[in-house]
Parts: sequence; structure tokens; C-alpha cells
Amino acid sequence: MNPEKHVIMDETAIRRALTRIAHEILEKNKGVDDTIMIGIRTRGIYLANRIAERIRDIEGVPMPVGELDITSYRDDRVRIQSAGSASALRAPDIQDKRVILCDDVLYTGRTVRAAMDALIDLGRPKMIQLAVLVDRGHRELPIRPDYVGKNVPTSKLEQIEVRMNEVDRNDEVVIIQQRG
Ligand SMILES: O=P(O)(O)OC[C@H]1O[C@H](OP(=O)(O)OP(=O)(O)O)[C@H](O)[C@@H]1O
Ligand SMILES: O=c1cc[nH]c(=O)[nH]1
Repeated sequence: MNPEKHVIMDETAIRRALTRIAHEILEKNKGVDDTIMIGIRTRGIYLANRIAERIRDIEGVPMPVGELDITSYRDDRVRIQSAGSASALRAPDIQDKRVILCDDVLYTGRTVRAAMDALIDLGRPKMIQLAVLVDRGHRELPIRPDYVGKNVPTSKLEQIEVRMNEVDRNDEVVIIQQRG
């Protein structure tokens, strides 16, 4: 049977959610001094870039962005790189910085756990906060986001797909339900 798909966020909803998150980051941290956004590959990088761009527009200050590839830190795949491998992070120094990790979907929390491991191997951030576009629940680790675009209660049989212009044909979030 073909899966059933529903759009739960369109381009406008995504744009508004990212603008709100940018304001929330500024309000919670009273600005963005010593702050760096780090996107988790793949779509987390584009989200980090978009939020950083809004922060620059609102505050008129620089907002550095880095990229994290956590492939070698996952606990469900064979570790193929040594810890602290330079290829894991492309970013300015994170030592004593406030790091805002960005990802598209938060589910079990294992990706974020791996991202925190990768970061801490490379320095000691002053603080790590987490921004996600969609929190779909079903956490397997004690991880919670500081900034959420949309909370989407899901069944484990459903799948959330985030599509972004930078790599997909359009901007949207869809929920996919396998028909019985
Ligand atoms: O909380 P978790 O259970 O770890 O799930 C969330 C992760 O799953 C997806 O990544 P995926 O591994 O599918 O790779 P992708 O980003 O390349 O799609 C998504 O982009 C998140 O990073
Ligand atoms: O539904 C899910 C679960 C994990 N990662 C996703 O991108 N979607």
C-alpha cells in the first residue's frame, strides 16, 4: 500500500517558526555574545544558517555558524573515525562559547547525544542549547530542546520528513503514515 502523506508545515509556517526561534534565542540569552550556531548535517546546517541570518538582521551583529557531521559518533553504527577527528566539525573555536545546536527533527535523541559527544571532544563549550524544527517525541535519552518550531505528537509507525529548498525541491514538513 502507498503511504499516506500530510503536509504539517508549509514554507510560510517554517519561515515564521524560524523567525520566532531567532527571537527566542535573543531573548533567552539577552543577545548573542560569545554564541555560535552549529548545524547537524544535513538539514540542521541549513536551519542554523537561516536562524543565524535572522539574528544578524534583527540585532545587526555577526552570528557565526558551524557544521557538525556526527556520523562517526553514532551509537548505532561502527565507529570509523577517531574521536576528535577534525572532519567532524567545521566551525570556529567552541571553547567557552555558548553553542546552539540545530537539527531538523528530534526523535530518540541519539543524534543530539552523538553531537554533544563530538563537540565536547573538541573543546569545552560554556553551554549547549538545542533548537529543532520538529520535536516528534519518543525520546530514548534525557534530552529536551530549548527551541522548537513545532511539537508533533506521532506514532512510532509514522515518519517526519523535512524538505528544504537548499537540498530538496521546496520547503515543507510532511508526516508519512504507512497504511495498514
Ligand atoms: O533523535 P534521533 O532518533 O537521532 O533522530 C533525529 C535525526 O534523524 C534524522 O537524521 P538521519 O539520521 O535520518 O539523517 P539525515 O539528517 O541525513 O536525514 C534527522 O535529521 C535527525 O538528525
Ligand atoms: O521521523 C523521523 C525520525 C527521525 N528522523 C527523521 O528525520 N524523521
